[in-house]
Amino acid sequence: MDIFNDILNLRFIDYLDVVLVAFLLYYIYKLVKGTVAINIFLGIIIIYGAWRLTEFLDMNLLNGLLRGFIEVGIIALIVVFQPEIRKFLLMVGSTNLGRRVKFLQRFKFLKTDATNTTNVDAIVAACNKMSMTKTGALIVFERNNNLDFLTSSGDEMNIKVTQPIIESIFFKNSPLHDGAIIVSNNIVKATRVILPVNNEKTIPKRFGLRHRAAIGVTEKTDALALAVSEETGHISYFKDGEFIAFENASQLTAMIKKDLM
Ligand SMILES: Nc1ncnc2c1ncn2[C@@H]1O[C@H](COP(=O)(O)OP(=O)(O)OP(=O)(O)O)[C@@H](O)[C@H]1O
Repeated sequence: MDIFNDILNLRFIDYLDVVLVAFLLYYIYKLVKGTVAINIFLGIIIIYGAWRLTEFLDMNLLNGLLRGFIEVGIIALIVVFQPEIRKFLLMVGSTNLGRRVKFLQRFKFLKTDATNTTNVDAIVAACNKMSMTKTGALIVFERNNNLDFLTSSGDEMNIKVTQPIIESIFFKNSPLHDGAIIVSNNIVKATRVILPVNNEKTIPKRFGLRHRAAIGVTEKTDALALAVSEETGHISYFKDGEFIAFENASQLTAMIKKDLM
């Protein structure tokens, strides 16, 4: 009965607390998924377990050693997880909250833009054409996470998306064809961008760096990616670090439009 009473007595702020912790854990899981960090995390749990066990068994010397290790643990954690902490802070800091919070659109001075105006039809048509000519391509669609931290690795641009523009960027002799392009609200923001690559061994060997980069950027951020294989001409669509299956171009177009909303 006490438990029921406790549940009934929960305040709004307690629910908010639980939701925020769930979000935090989800973001941490997204960051460490498929990285060595998960093994380090397990190592920490094992050391903690060993410390409690030596305490229980009164093994003073070993217990003292492990306690010393755990006491400086927080500093060790910051050092060991430095890249993950950096990415986490980057992710939190680069989320375009304005685009999510639709009511903010009413305040015109905030210049929020909830409707994504990207010409998906033109991009998919360009991919189909490149697929036929086996022209390699990698297109990243920016959503809520700001990708400016990636654009600096390439050339910043400000070109309106059209089918001929996309095709000419990836044309084999074009100086811009290497790397990825980043598209945001129908504008090519950057070309020749180097994306974070996923190193997981579970990805089939036939997929090289282009596809691993598409997986990498879509698992580290909420971006979407389209890749055209130079080897097979096959078009792949990526979301949340996964390949998304589709049957034809019109289904792919509809899916991207829905995901960009
Ligand atoms: N980290 C990266 N970020 C952006 N683009 C990349 C990255 N790594 C590779 N690429 C692009 O992918 C191209 C092809 O790389 P690779 O052949 O390894 O990929 P792949 O997945 O086998 O694709 P394909 O089927 O087209 O050969 C590179 O020339 C480069 O343009």
